[in-house]
Amino acid sequence: MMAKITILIVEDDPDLREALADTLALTDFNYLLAEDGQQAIQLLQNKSIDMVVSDVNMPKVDGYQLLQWVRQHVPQLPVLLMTAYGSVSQAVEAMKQGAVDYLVKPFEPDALLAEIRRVLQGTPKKSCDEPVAEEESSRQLLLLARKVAATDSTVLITGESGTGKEVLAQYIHRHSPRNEQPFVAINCAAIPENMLEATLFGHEKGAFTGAYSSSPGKFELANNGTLLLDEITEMPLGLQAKLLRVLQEREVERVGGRKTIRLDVRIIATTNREMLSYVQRGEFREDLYYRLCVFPLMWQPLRTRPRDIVPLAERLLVVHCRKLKHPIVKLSNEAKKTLLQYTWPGNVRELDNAIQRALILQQGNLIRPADLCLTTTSTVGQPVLQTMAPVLKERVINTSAPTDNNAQPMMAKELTSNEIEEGMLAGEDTHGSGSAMESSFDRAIESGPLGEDLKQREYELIIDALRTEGGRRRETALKLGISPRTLRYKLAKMREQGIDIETMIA
Ligand SMILES: Nc1ncnc2c1ncn2[C@@H]1O[C@H](COP(=O)(O)OP(=O)(O)OP(=O)(O)O)[C@@H](O)[C@H]1O
Repeated sequence: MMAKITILIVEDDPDLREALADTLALTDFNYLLAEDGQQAIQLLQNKSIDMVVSDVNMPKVDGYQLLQWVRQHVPQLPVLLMTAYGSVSQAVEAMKQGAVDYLVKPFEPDALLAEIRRVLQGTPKKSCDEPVAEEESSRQLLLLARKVAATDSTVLITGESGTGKEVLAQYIHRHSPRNEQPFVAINCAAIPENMLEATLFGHEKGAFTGAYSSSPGKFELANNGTLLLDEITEMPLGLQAKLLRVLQEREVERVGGRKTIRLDVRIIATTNREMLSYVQRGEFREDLYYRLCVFPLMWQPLRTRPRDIVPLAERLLVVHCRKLKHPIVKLSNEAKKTLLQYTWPGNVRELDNAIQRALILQQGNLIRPADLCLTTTSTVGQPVLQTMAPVLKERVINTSAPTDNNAQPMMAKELTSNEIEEGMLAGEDTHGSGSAMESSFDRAIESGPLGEDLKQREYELIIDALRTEGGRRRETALKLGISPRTLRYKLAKMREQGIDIETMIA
């Protein structure tokens, strides 16, 4: 089976490219080589490729632009980035944009192969896998999860954004009899609507514009294992009906295909919403809700489980130090106190972000309160912007922040999002031939202080509009002049950055 798997290596350094090819030549994997992102895109349009391993800094089209292209055209294709030590914070950002992981150069050939196998098998990382659970409520939750893990029951995990729902889903899979089989996750909010069906159920070659080759869906990939449907309430109603049918009949048909594929998949769904109110408003099918909510589990918000906070911070420190090949860094007693005093609206994900920032800012392998940047919380994401200024200098482009903070800058960015979601995602390159230059300009803007500022402004406008509209998504989208889908997509991105939207609205 492995013999059919093709890895695309994208690396501009000829020596390293050759070394990577030599590494793969000794395995059962097929491989293709590209010198830069542009060549990679050509290959992706013409060949059947199962995974991309790409350098970040390359001429013409760089690793981030390639990642963006893959996310738009073949969202289910895993992309592993290879990055130098200095650009690790950007690689973390890339992971939020959909890279499956990153490897810090230099790395051993075995580390690359282990990572490729892990990604292709869809298995979570082995180290530091067990969830931290010191608080009594967390222990009870893990106990229940272990019990349900032994069965094939469908599980619905609820809890505020960033509380650890995916971590719990992986825990259930690991402790289930299916643990040798794949664990496959799909975030229903982060996949554009026109790609969601094909991503879930697979498609045949030519089923739609841009379907360059046939591809299995997440259901197929998860066969005999576990499928995590993340943020299930973000699934459009039309697709909910199809999902219900698949769950009832336990079989799937690829888009544009005729063959029926039998399935044996354990389903875990997650949401940070009040699902019943979605059902009452007619936005989520009642029959699907009851099919998913067979065994409900709920994470408490981090602020109500103080005993978890410091152990979580310590775990996250170990994880990130290992990843960055950084000597172990400790928390000072004052930093621990600061962590315990904070209310964590973005839950564990926000704690994770704070620890990553602190690791960059700390000196002497000791984290002090100021390194955590947790002082101001009045504006969405504000603490990061204010205190990260020295760090952001690294990737500054020389431009000043906009003086006019009304809707204008947001509209400019919105156009890009709409192009991405509704044009390019349908398989049309709306940028035309000048796209590389335009998008590298966009990237420069977005990664500079102006881009950060615009992003913050956009977040504020979204939160304000949600507040005015009492949290109603459709009305908010109308008010902002964007499609409900674009709004959902932006909210998913905000949640990924640790913003607790519900708390902000309240
Ligand atoms: N109990 C835990 N032990 C260790 N790490 C955790 C735990 N809970 C959460 N994390 C870490 O916190 C981050 C967020 O967790 P996760 O993605 O599971 O949250 P989530 O509830 O699924 O978020 P969202 O609602 O935004 O999808 C991850 O980096 C995860 O590794």
